[in-house]
Amino acid sequence: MIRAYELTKRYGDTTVVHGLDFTVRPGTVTGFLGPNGAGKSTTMRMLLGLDAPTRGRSTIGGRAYTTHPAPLTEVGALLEARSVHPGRTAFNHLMALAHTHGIPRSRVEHVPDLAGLTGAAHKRIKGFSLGMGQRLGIAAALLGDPATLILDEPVNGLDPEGVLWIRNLLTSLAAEGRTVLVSSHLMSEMALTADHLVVIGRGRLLADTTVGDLIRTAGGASVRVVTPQADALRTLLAGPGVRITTGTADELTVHGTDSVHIGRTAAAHAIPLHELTPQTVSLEQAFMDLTQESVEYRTAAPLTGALV
Ligand SMILES: Nc1ncnc2c1ncn2[C@@H]1O[C@H](COP(=O)(O)OP(=O)(O)OP(=O)(O)O)[C@@H](O)[C@H]1O
Repeated sequence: MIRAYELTKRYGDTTVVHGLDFTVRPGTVTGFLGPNGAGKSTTMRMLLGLDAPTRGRSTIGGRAYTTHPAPLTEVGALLEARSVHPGRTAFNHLMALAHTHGIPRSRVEHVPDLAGLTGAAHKRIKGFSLGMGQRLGIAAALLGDPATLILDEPVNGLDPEGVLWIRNLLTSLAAEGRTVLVSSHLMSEMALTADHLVVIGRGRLLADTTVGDLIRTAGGASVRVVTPQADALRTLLAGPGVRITTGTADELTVHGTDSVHIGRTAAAHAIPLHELTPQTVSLEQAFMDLTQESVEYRTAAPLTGALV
């Protein structure tokens, strides 16, 4: 389990992480989400003892990362900035890491397979593509067979097959009972991978929730109705808890009731329906609604489907 207590980081006059409190539980994949510059990497670096918090503290498996006697066997980490010797082979890089932790050669021989690097283990790192470099970072994170994994933007540089592979890998690592914290600025990616979400914006906690709850909080489900008798149906559906907005003259968006009730009401009054479509707020929209105040770098035009 990972715990952050009032974790705060200030650079000069700027506070980039503000009193973050959250818990990452074992057995699930937790997505750590936020727009660019939200403070995800800084938070992860603090969890891993690479940056000292200005205030607050964090624990992994009940103790500060730096007090673990063999951290690689407790926590596997993939951070964006890696230092690897380009002239070394992947195997030798992993072997050098293993030596510092008493990890046996047999494990070093096994992890390239886990990371999809079979066949490339004895190639020099300088010839690696971005995706292969990312897989090597994941192999290094898995080296100590750790109970906790902290991965910063692990899908960066991976092709679609690689993205699918990492999704399955994270899910299976969590199913083995490990604690998995994975950062991303892409809600669409996290929605497919994570069970739980910790969302931050400008260093502050915006949500600590499940995917389903995030959708519900962001406005929940609605039903799109197209009918030539929109005014009549609108009057019939009106009631406590029901909110109806109008699009074009024959189009309604109904919140607070479901398509079964709308269909029955229309049928009972012989109102023809040309469309009756349940809709959920997209996760992208939910995320953008949540973080819109805290996006640091904005494009001039509104975005759909992509996040900044
Ligand atoms: N060493 C540093 N000195 C000063 N400011 C820093 C330093 N490291 C990070 N920052 C600032 O802290 C803020 C948070 O950065 P961080 O890299 O943690 O965000 P992020 O959520 O990981 O972003 P991204 O998705 O772009 O990687 C940014 O405004 C960044 O410019």
